[in-house]
Amino acid sequence: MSIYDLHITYKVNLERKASLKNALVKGLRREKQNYREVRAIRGVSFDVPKGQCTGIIGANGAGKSTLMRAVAGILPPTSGSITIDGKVSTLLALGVGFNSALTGRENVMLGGLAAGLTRAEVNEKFDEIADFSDLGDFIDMPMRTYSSGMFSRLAFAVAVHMNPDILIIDEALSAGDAKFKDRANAKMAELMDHAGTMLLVSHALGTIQNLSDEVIWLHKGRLIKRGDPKLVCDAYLEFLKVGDESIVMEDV
Ligand SMILES: Nc1ncnc2c1ncn2[C@@H]1O[C@H](COP(=O)(O)OP(=O)(O)OP(=O)(O)O)[C@@H](O)[C@H]1O
Repeated sequence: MSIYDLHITYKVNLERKASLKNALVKGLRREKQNYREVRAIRGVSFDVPKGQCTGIIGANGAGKSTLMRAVAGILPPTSGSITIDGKVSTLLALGVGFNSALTGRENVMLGGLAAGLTRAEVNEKFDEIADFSDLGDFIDMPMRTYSSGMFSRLAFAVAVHMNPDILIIDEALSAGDAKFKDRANAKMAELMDHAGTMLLVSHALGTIQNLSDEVIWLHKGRLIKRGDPKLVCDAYLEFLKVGDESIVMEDV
């Protein structure tokens, strides 16, 4: 997977009422629309070699989720490119795809079909997914009755059973309890053994250091540092203590 000079800018409409009528009236009066631009990703480039896990860290608003959404294909780049070989599976997309009025069982089918599997393939994997999520009878209950931890357990179970070429895992994972986290970590290690490529976003630096081959630190949309997990996490921790002025941009 390769990301080159990626820029993502959100356009936020600051009108109190963003209606078509307002827009037309403004257009007729030749007034400017009241937009604010948020440059969430600013010229980020990096490669993730096949079979490697790259961890993404950074303070709130650094651009981590935006980057993940772009890799998952949910958000188009404003400029630059994202090149991906194969199938991407993501908790983000699955979480979005789930319909909380439907049961867990029905959502497994929905998620599987959305990930490109056939009905027969999902049926074949169903028992394994249900076992992994460990929801018991809840699997036949509407998902609106799930706790957020149960929701993310099912989303994770579906995502990791799709045999993705690239797996994106974000903070959602931390919603599971300790027992589930152990199982999730073991599953991720197994996936990596099968040469899967992974992007892992987390504020839990311990998890990031354990699983990642390389870590990327983002700050205000820019790539600050990239490399050995321990070195990058240490630099980030130092920055959290000292503040903004300690950042020296790296030429990468
Ligand atoms: N839908 C949106 N519309 C406008 N601005 C957005 C939108 N989503 C995110 N942003 C802005 O983009 C920037 C990056 O946000 P993003 O959610 O990617 O950060 P993050 O690193 O995932 O943060 P956190 O650790 O808090 O989850 C922030 O300034 C945020 O306010």
